[in-house]
Amino acid sequence: MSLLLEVEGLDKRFGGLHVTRSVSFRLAAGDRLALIGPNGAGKTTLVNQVSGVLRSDKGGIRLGGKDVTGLSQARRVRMGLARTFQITTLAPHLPVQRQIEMALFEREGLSARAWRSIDDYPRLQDEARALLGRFGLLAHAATPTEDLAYGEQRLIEMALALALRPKVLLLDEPMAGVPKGDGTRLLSALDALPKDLAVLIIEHDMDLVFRFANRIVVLAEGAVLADGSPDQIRRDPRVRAAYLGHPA
Ligand SMILES: Nc1ncnc2c1ncn2[C@@H]1O[C@H](COP(=O)(O)OP(=O)(O)OP(=O)(O)O)[C@@H](O)[C@H]1O
Repeated sequence: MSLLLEVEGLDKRFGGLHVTRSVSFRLAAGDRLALIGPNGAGKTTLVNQVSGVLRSDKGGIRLGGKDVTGLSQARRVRMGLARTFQITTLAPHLPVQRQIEMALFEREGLSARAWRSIDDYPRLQDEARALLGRFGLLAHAATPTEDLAYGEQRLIEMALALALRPKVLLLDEPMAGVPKGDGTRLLSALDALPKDLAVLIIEHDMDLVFRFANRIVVLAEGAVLADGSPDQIRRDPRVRAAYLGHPA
């Protein structure tokens, strides 16, 4: 499998606080990597560094073999790196389909032109509807986003990220705030992500992590404590002592 994301020795300090410490990992096409660790371990900071929200103090990031360390988040998106955020970032009043169409416009570099001309692009409207169909949201195409259940809004965020046709997808706690009963659709959506996409997920729900991931990186106090298959992680005494706290 070809390597899509190579993270080498990333470091970040906030003043005196050393938050990520020489973190390295790699993602190949089709990988499902879960990044786990206690609260404050540095997971979101790391994803912010990888996606370009935060500049790293040290280390390098390669995307599809190209050095993107100094590039903006927007450039990284255009090169195939998409992400979702821990907290929903959707426009509340916008109908669901328009929300997706805006992302498609952005991807196609059309956003500088008059927004109302979306009707001139039936191809993008069809693509938006296909994406909504994939996530079981077609019935809500005309619904204002804020009227949807929280779990459905998280699905829209995933659809938005996929609208960018990424090679690498970073998901920051997609289940956060979703009531237990509404989690099933999110799980199915995760299972149905394109097979060749490389996915990195931050998630506290260990059932989901061990079900979804083919590899797990454990972060503790900003450094990689372990990197291995779910079975290796489950059996790793350091992980059990430092994080899981009990035999998984
Ligand atoms: N912008 C910032 N300025 C100062 N300190 C920060 C900043 N962002 C994060 N931190 C600190 O860095 C540490 C790591 O935070 P981070 O959010 O990356 O951890 P996390 O593993 O994602 O935690 P959680 O699981 O609770 O989301 C914490 O001590 C946090 O308070």
